[in-house]
Amino acid sequence: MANSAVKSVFAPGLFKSRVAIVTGGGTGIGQAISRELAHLGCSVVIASRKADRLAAAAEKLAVDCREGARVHHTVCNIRQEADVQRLVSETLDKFGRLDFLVNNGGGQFVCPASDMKLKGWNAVIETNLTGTFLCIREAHRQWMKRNGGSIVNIVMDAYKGWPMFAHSAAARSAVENLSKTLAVEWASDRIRINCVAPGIIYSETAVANYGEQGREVFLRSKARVPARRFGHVEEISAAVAFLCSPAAGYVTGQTLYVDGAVSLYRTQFFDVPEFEPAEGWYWEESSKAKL
Ligand SMILES: CCC/C=C/C(=O)SCCNC(=O)CCNC(=O)[C@H](O)C(C)(C)COP(=O)([O-])OP(=O)([O-])OC[C@H]1O[C@@H](n2cnc3c(N)ncnc32)[C@H](O)[C@@H]1OP(=O)([O-])[O-]
Ligand SMILES: NC(=O)C1=CN([C@@H]2O[C@H](COP(=O)(O)OP(=O)(O)OC[C@H]3O[C@@H](n4cnc5c(N)ncnc54)[C@H](OP(=O)(O)O)[C@@H]3O)[C@@H](O)[C@H]2O)C=CC1
Repeated sequence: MANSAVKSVFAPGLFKSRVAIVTGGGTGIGQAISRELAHLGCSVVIASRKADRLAAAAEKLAVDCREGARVHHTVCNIRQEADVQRLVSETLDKFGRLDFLVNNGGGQFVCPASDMKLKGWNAVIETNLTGTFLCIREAHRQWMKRNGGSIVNIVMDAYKGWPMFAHSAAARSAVENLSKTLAVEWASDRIRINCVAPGIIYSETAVANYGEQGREVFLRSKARVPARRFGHVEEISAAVAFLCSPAAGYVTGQTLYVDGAVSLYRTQFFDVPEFEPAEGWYWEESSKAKL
């Protein structure tokens, strides 16, 4: 057996005979999640838009498979309903079941809200919110409604908003809310649904997505992380493995922040610019601050 670099804190064979779909499983965080699941015995279907990246990742993943796990890759744009329907049916044809759905595929671009074109807004909402919904709905319709399962949505630290990421922050908060709704609506189907909110997680593809701005965006963000470092993709994958595992059997409708406390501090790389503040409301001159 070829050597795999994957190390997991979870028991070998934990997910033996299980099957997962990981969207965006060919790169960054999604690749780490797929590798750890495969290492724990889970067959994994990785799906995204770019065939070449998927094929390269599938080759790598094959080395990580343990306990009879297998890997399949398929092109799927989660914004396309027909693609998503096929992704789930292809998974069931290939592996006969679907235990875990990890909605990791997504992203955004940096842009002031008032400069955003409708096309750009729609691209981000359709990717992160509608695409996630389509995957969840299809997994439920085709398998989980009758058989249960665990769904994990990768979101972002959005509860304080995120200037310059208005589209994505709105979409991710909506996904968190959707997860709360479905945790209750589908509890009787024995489905658990949770979110993981990564902080600032380094990967080459994540940085490259922002082009020339990428380095600066990541470095400025890192400077605001109380833990004073980037997160590792493996730290997100471990959280996903926990949420899929029986140890999280009573956890549903929750968001797990894996972020070195950045969400409690100053998540954004944005600084409020200098400006002349408003006068404010007071009727006693003495109320006006003298400091
Ligand atoms: C910072 C630390 C935290 C990290 C968080 C992470 O998530 S890291 C992970 C990061 N990884 C990822 O984010 C990976 C996935 N991300 C993506 O694939 C893209 O960011 C996407 C979500 C926009 C989808 O793209 P797509 O292929 O569907 O579409 P498209 O390219 O054809 O654009 C459609 C429209 O969007 C608009 N627009 C686009 N770019 C800009 C811009 N720079 N400026 C302004 N606007 C922009 C524009 O209107 C464009 O249409 P137009 O006007 O040109 O005709
Ligand atoms: N890195 C970080 O600091 C943070 C990341 N996140 C989120 O975590 C997730 C993974 O990001 P990360 O690994 O860092 O970055 P990547 O850019 O490496 O991953 C994004 C993945 O999403 C896939 N994807 C994008 N759009 C679609 C689509 N329409 N259909 C199917 N797949 C799609 C991409 O594949 P392809 O291009 O082949 O379609 C790619 O594999 C994303 O949702 C990201 O926004 C959240 C907070 C922080």
